[in-house]
Amino acid sequence: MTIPPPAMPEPVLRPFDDRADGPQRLYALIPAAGVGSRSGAQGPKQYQRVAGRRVIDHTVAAFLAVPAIAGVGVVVAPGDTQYHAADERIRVWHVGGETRAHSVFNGLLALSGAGARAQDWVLVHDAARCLIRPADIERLIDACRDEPVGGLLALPLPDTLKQATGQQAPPRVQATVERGDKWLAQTPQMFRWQVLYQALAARQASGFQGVTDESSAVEALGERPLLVVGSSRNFKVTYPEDFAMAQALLMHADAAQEAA
Ligand SMILES: Nc1ccn([C@@H]2O[C@H](COP(=O)(O)OP(=O)(O)OP(=O)(O)O)[C@@H](O)[C@H]2O)c(=O)n1
Ligand SMILES: C[C@](O)(CO)[C@H](O)COP(=O)(O)O
Repeated sequence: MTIPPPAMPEPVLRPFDDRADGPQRLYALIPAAGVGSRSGAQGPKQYQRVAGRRVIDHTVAAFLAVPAIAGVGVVVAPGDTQYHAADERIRVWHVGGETRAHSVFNGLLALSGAGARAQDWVLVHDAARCLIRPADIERLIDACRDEPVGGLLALPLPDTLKQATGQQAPPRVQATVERGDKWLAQTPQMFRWQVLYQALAARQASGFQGVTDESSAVEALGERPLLVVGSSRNFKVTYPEDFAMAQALLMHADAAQEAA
């Protein structure tokens, strides 16, 4: 299924607040304009119900629970009628693009229209990572606040890493790769608005080729984002079996909270 070309952000966007000059703010930007082709679900995976709520509602709730976050911008596909802001701090922008990077770029423009400034922080987080916890978000914020450009949650590789000989089937091992310096990138990825805008704008002409996360675009500017240890539970719901895993973990967390 192809996504229609993105509508540009409306010229006048409802601002998050009527801020005067002040300290840098933190905003969450949630790309939620994908179709979930690998998920096997009927319709986009962010709208599937897991543990009593939709995937995206779990995700947004985690950011709303972080007091330092001034607002949450959600990027959905043009024409998507399934997501509505349920909180004063949420803005919904129908500016999703053909790729995740394109959706994030359009969301950055919308965020600027809603009042974000060059030095403000933007925490980009996949709608599909619905197991993110407020404590993980706060750990990233604490680690990155004094960084020049920002950083991301990531996990040191837990398994032995193999390189395949090529694309042929069945796949065969070419080599075992040293894994001591390899990390799996997660989200949120936290960068200053201006840095991320520059990084993505530089890749716009090539259709954001090879930009699979925010960090990769920032790295191409010559920057070295900070790696902050994330959590294995912060996985991205991608394949059919991931819904059951997410359901089990979220139900377990609810039960543990009730028992406390
Ligand atoms: N054009 C796109 C593609 C993806 N996303 C969002 O980016 C996140 C991570 O992308 P991914 O897991 O690849 O989601 P989908 O593109 O929906 O899944 P698939 O690749 O299986 O189709 C998701 O929250 C998705 O909604 C987006 O905003 N715009
Ligand atoms: C951004 C990301 O979640 C980092 O791991 C990931 O790259 C997005 O997944 P996609 O399948 O490439 O859209």
